Amino acid sequence: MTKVTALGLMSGTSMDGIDLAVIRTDGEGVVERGPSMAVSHDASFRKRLEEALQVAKQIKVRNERPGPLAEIEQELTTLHADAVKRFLDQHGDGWRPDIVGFHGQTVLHRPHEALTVQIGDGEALARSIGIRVAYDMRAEDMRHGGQGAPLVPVYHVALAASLPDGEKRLPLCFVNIGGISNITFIPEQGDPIAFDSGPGNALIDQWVFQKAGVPFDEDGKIASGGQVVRSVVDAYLANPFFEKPGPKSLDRHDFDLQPVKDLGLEDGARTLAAVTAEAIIRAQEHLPETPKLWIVCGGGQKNRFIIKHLSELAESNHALVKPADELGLDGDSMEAEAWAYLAVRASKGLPLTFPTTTGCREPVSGGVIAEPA
Ligand SMILES: Nc1ncnc2c1ncn2[C@@H]1O[C@H](COP(=O)(O)OP(=O)(O)OP(=O)(O)O)[C@@H](O)[C@H]1O
Ligand SMILES: CC(=O)N[C@H]1[C@@H]2OC[C@@H](O2)[C@@H](O)[C@@H]1O[C@H](C)C(=O)O
Repeated sequence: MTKVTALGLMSGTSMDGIDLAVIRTDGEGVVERGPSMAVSHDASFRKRLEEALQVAKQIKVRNERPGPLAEIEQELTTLHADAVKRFLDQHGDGWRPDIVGFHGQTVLHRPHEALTVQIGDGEALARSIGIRVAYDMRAEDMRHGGQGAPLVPVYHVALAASLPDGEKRLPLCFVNIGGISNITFIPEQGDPIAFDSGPGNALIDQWVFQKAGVPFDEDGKIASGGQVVRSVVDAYLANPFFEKPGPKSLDRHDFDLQPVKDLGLEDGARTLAAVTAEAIIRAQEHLPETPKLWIVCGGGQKNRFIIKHLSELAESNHALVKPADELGLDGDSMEAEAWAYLAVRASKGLPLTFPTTTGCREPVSGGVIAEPA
């Protein structure tokens, strides 16, 4: 099978910036991972994205762009084009991509209405960088009855297959702790199972920004001065979302700071870290077996209280928690790599999603391909 060089661009629900990563793959399992880069959004653009999410609540049809949304979409596209150009300046010689996988920014996700909106102009991006772009990867899944998320599981499966036998403790679970957390369960035999598992870092980010004006709780430093307030954790976990089996997916606004609002800064940060960890472990209720290994990726792996709490809970189930990097993977770039992998699969018409990962009626491909000229 011919290998293709693909660059993935991920701007996730944390809205912290753009992750870029390049891979070489045939889209069917063979993956050679290349360099990666992260470009942070400045505070003013984060505010623009917050505004975009508010405005997007009015959208009824997915191509509507009310109020300032069209302008924010252009700004976002330009930021992506600039990021790609910087990436190519640094790595273009050895890793010039044949195709780019462009996630865009999710501004609205309502799976119960079969409505998911990612802003980002794939056609304009392709023209600006002079490379084919695969974009709008979630829509086709929804048209086939799926949640439109998560889409990374097919890449998790490829990565799991590449793990050395000594590290592959099946069944295992990838857990991505981004703005929202999502899991991919990989059994010894049978199909992978995936779904969003609950809040990730988004609530913690909102909390520390509101209370202390900082964008995130670096390494869990704020949480380190606090205590877990059990009643608040229980209030979050009483949400009916946790009772529901997968497939299921979340919008950034599905959880808010209401239950934590009366706590002080540090107790709130520590408590929200516990909520993130406990929500992940509750995913087990909807899995056929208890995972033996949790492979953690996404920015939340750097909050030591999330990891400590998750490790303690996993150990009580005789399971191990390992950062993806300890297994030779790249926990920060995994979603960007996944979008590169999905771009190659989309260009070949291979399925991106499956009934057990999003609830689609049958395996579905997706994405729209934009040519540079
Ligand atoms: N050093 C750190 N200490 C604590 N938290 C961190 C650190 N670095 C990043 N984070 C957290 O990780 C978040 C970014 O994670 P990531 O890039 O995986 O999310 P995302 O891709 O935007 O989200 P999603 O996976 O939901 O789409 C930041 O908003 C922050 O909360
Ligand atoms: C609609 C949407 O953008 N969902 C994101 C979000 O962030 C994490 C989780 O919720 C996951 O379902 C998804 O992103 C990853 C990249 C995915 O599709 O696999």
